Amino acid sequence: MTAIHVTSEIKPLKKVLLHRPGNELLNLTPDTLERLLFDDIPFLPVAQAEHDEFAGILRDNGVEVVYLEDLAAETLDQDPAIREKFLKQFINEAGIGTEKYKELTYQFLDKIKDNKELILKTMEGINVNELPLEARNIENSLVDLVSEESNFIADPMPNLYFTRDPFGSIGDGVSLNRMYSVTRNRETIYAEYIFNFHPDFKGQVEKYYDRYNPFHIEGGDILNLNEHVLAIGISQRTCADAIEMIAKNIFNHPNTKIDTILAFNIPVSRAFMHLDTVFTQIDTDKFTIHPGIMGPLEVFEITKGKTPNEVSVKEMKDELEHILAHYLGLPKVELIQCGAGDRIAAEREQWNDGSNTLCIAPGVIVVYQRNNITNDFLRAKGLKVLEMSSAELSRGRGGPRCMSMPLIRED
Ligand SMILES: NC(=[NH2+])NCCC[C@H](N)C(=O)O
Repeated sequence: MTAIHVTSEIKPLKKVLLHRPGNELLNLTPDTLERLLFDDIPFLPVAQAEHDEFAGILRDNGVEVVYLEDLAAETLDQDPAIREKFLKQFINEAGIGTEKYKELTYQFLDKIKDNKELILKTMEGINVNELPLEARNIENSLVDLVSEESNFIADPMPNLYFTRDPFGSIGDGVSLNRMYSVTRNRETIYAEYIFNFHPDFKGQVEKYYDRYNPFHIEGGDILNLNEHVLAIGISQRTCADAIEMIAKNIFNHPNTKIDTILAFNIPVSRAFMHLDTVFTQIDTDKFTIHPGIMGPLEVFEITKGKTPNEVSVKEMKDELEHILAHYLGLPKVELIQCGAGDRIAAEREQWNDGSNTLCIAPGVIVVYQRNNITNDFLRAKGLKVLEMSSAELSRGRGGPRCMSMPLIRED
């Protein structure tokens, strides 16, 4: 069985990776929102109900849903040595300063015998108060005496429900990403362990990029246009150096069919953090687009260079429609504007991920219900629009595409 197979954004989705938001959202506070990349605090029970509705829509449409937390727990179940290695690495990457606290955190986590519970705890974050007070011996430590009791020893990872970003499926492989922010860099550890040690993935997934590389790239910027062409956003989250590096890795790889990468240079802003916040494919010849990027957008074509260490780059001067039609081999494509051409509706709905659709078959998309202007417009254009509730999940600034990582799509 194939572990990963994704050569498009629209072909029937067969298997997808989600993460059900958990207690990590309860550990968001006004002081940490900015650092943890949230704009408000979601109400957890409603966020979970909305997420279950999302998973339900996918299952009702024939998609197998697997959860990050389950795969990660099954990975640790393989061997106590893997569990130990994971715990040590988690602690090292959590930014815990002193040896004493590393040791106490290890003992605290190692007491959790059930691996699913352990994984969820690593995601949730660890408050200093959870460690036994006697062992902390606070009178003898300057660090303790000046620390606040509300301090996190290990921060929560509230962005985990955006499974689109820590890695990106490309063909039969992945880009295991180095993330832009400190908080999100910790998330990729789960994927690393799953790809290295989970029996369904181990030895079966090509790695085109690694989390230890120096340049940042995130899955929300990676779009599979077809088996030969990949689009990657140059954005707040993905830098040009990373795109050059992954391009060389892909072009020099013996088993990939990708020969062209289109780099889409989009303005750097919080609202447009990834390419998929302003642009997604929804049908063979249709895309959603936020009108706000249509002026500033630049597109570059990257192909194999003269030597394995080089790539060849050229700027595409044509209209976006023509560029896309050319690479997809179609007479024309349609760009459908978020907000149905109304500038205020476009900005409001883009902010709540109106252009961030998950396409589960050509012309069939999952969207946030709250973006009613865009959704009605998409219906009028002939798309089958499956709406999901979105009052709480949208506070994390990501929509149905960000909340899902396709593992298998039909060819
Ligand atoms: N692919 C996406 N657009 N993901 C959205 C991620 C949102 C998340 N709060 C972040 O800032 O990282």
